[in-house]
Amino acid sequence: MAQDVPTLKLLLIGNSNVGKSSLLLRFTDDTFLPQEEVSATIGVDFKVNMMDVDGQTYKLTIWDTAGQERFRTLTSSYYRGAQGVILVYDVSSRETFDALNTWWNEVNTYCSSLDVVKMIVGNKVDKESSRVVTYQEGADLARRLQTLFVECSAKTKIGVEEAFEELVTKIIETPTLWQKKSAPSSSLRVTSGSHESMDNGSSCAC
Ligand SMILES: Nc1nc2c(ncn2[C@@H]2O[C@H](COP(=O)(O)OP(=O)(O)OP(=O)(O)O)[C@@H](O)[C@H]2O)c(=O)[nH]1
Repeated sequence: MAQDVPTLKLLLIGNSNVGKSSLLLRFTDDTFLPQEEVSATIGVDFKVNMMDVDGQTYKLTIWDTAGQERFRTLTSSYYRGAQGVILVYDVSSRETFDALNTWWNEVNTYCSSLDVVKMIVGNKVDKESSRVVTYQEGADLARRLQTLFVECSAKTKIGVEEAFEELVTKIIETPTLWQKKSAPSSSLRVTSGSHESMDNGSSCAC
């Protein structure tokens, strides 16, 4: 791959079981694993996806962090160099929505740059009959915290690609996060997915 492909670092955080790993797998491999094949993330997992924005290819390095406290080590290093943070909750679990306050505090503790783009994502909208957090509640919280907001389902795929596209577009449009002179913002296209070892070459923000 050409060396001048810009790299963006994105981070998935939120309580255990909200579907962070499933969202990442859906986005990079367009797959959803059945419940019996899913295991809790230990520490951090890391995937790479290429995305085209107006003829420019970007390399997305997406870090999937463990939701369980006992598996969270080296927290500050997850955040180092991140340009985008996705805070995930499960629309069928009030507890995971309430926990966003704690995750928000963690972001603000470890991300020194105020410009890091944050997005709140309500996952599992396919479980409509078990929903306990309304769309409006999610949207209101996002407005209060001044973040982006998307509802989606890793299971059905709905909203997943749009979430990543919106986040990346906002990062590219934020000059302080971005070294390029121009900041194009349309015609997004995901081109490929792969799994890579931990190596972060992003131009940094926090
Ligand atoms: N119905 C439904 N189930 C989902 C969805 N996304 C994830 N799940 C299920 O939720 C459970 C937890 O998913 P994970 O992706 O492992 O959750 P996680 O947030 O990465 O969990 P940790 O690694 O412990 O932090 C699994 O049984 C998934 O199959 C979704 O969109 N809809």
